[in-house]
Amino acid sequence: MTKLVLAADHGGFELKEIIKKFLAELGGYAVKDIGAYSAESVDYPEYGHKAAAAVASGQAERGIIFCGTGIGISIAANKTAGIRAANCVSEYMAEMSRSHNDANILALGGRIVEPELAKKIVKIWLDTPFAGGRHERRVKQIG
Ligand SMILES: O=C(CO)[C@H](O)[C@H](O)COP(=O)(O)O
Repeated sequence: MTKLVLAADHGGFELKEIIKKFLAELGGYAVKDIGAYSAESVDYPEYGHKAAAAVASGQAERGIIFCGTGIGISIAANKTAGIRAANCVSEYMAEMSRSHNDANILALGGRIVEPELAKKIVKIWLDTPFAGGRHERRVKQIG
């Protein structure tokens, strides 16, 4: 089972719930949802930092995080060493974020990405391996 951490603020809460159900339908994932647990207003940095810590520490292999746009929570997550959070709005971005950037966190905007597209983005992001080669050199340069 691949260990995944999910986190969202209120802007991403609804999409997080949809993706959590989708992951259960897919099977093969041990999902830890670290909140938020309602659509009540909260601050996205807390959730971005917590998800990043779970991935950086190895508690989770990868993370999927959500806010209204996916921007704020990905900025927050990327402050943690070793985290490469990619805010994706297309399947192509999701695929490239894995094969070229070895993204270990996917960010999605609950107010941007429709649920059916979000499911496709999640699936390709989970299924795409890192290509290595020249991309490994570049990812190492990120630090
Ligand atoms: O997308 C976000 C951060 O990038 C947040 O979800 C958004 O800023 C929350 O806004 P509001 O408090 O007006 O609901």
